[in-house]
Amino acid sequence: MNKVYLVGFMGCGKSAIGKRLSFYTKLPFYDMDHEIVQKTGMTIPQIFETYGEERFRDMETEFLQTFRDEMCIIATGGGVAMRKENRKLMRESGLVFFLDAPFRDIWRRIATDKNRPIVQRSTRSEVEKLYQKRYNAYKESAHFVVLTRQRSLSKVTEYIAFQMERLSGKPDFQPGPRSMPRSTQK
Ligand SMILES: Nc1ncnc2c1ncn2[C@@H]1O[C@H](COP(=O)(O)OP(=O)(O)O)[C@@H](O)[C@H]1O
Ligand SMILES: O=C(O)C1=C[C@@H](OP(=O)(O)O)[C@@H](O)[C@H](O)C1
Ligand SMILES: [Mg+2]
Repeated sequence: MNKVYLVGFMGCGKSAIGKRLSFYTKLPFYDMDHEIVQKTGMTIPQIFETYGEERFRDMETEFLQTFRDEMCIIATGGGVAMRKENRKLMRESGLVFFLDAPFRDIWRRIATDKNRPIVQRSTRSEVEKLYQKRYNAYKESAHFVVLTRQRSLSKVTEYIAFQMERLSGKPDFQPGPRSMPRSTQK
């Protein structure tokens, strides 16, 4: 195990918490969206517009398949945990934390964001349906479900750092779901 992945719906805090967690743990931080933007030289809306969503999804999978073997924190994009292949890649190469936020909080944070093409092209109720449709996949991908409701960015960050520290202290800790202590395994 050397990576920590943050998964969850748009606006649950993956990017913001990943950055803070990196500061807290001194591990490097990568935001998948940012990496894809750098590589293509295009914004996320431009990628969706030019190549279509499916090609963007392939780029996400490519990232997971090819990203260097380094101890680090990775904020995924909100769609990453939807592919079974991606869930497997993440679980086999690290610890996966699902940031579980209520839709009401999420919508407040993302409703006016111009950089999320799915939000741009959908109504509130369509985005809520997508949230419900995706929910189980996030859970399935995760070793830990982190309830973020009424918790500040610092609180959530500290909780994840605590779990990382606790697990790295275990002499027999190895990657993958089976190695998780029973009490915390999902
Ligand atoms: N627990 C939280 N408390 C307060 N603000 C939050 C919390 N989680 C996320 N936010 C805020 O919501 C916005 C969207 O978060 P972001 O990290 O971009 O989400 P994601 O990367 O999961 O789409 C940011 O402004 C972030 O600071
Ligand atoms: O949920 C999604 O399908 C997406 C989430 C976005 O990332 P965030 O979850 O960081 O907003 C970004 O990858 C893209 O707009 C698609
Ligand atoms: Mg993000």
